[in-house]
Amino acid sequence: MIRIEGEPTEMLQAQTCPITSFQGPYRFLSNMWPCRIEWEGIEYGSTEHAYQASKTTDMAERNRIAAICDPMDAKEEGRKLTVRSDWDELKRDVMTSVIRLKFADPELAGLLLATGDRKLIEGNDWGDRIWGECPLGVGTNWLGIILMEERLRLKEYRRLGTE
Ligand SMILES: Nc1c(N[C@@H]2O[C@H](COP(=O)(O)O)[C@@H](O)[C@H]2O)[nH]c(=O)[nH]c1=O
Repeated sequence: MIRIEGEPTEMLQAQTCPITSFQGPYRFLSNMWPCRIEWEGIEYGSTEHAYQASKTTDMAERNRIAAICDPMDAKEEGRKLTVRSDWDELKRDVMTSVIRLKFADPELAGLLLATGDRKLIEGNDWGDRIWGECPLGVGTNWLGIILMEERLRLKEYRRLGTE
């Protein structure tokens, strides 16, 4: 069972204000959250691992990233890779795919759905204005958008399943 820090799961649902930081009870929204996913034939320990490994087409390098324990270390190693030339066009689709694999886990899907209609923003202090906003209001927040799209997809999927 997934234990989330601080706030009981049902409390996720009770609030309506935006979630502006993927920390504490919302850490499961972060790409740093440990989860087993299989992506393009390799098993990874987080979406961060899979995303970073996808920057290269070299399968030996991808396996090396997959063998790293900590998602933060995978991010650091990923940033040293020779990045494939088409990465900029691909990266958002890669993120969308790995996020979908992550939330195929029913428990994680339940947590994401429990955030209701709250706006999801990866507010951060590490300067990421692509995947999040830094400071709040500045950035494209692609990760938050992808998570909200996935939430909508799951909601629709569950609605159709219960009709
Ligand atoms: N979540 C999170 C981070 N952010 C993650 O880093 C990734 C972007 O990597 P890149 O495309 O190489 O800039 C993306 O998954 C974003 O969510 N960074 C952190 O230092 N701490 C964190 O808790």
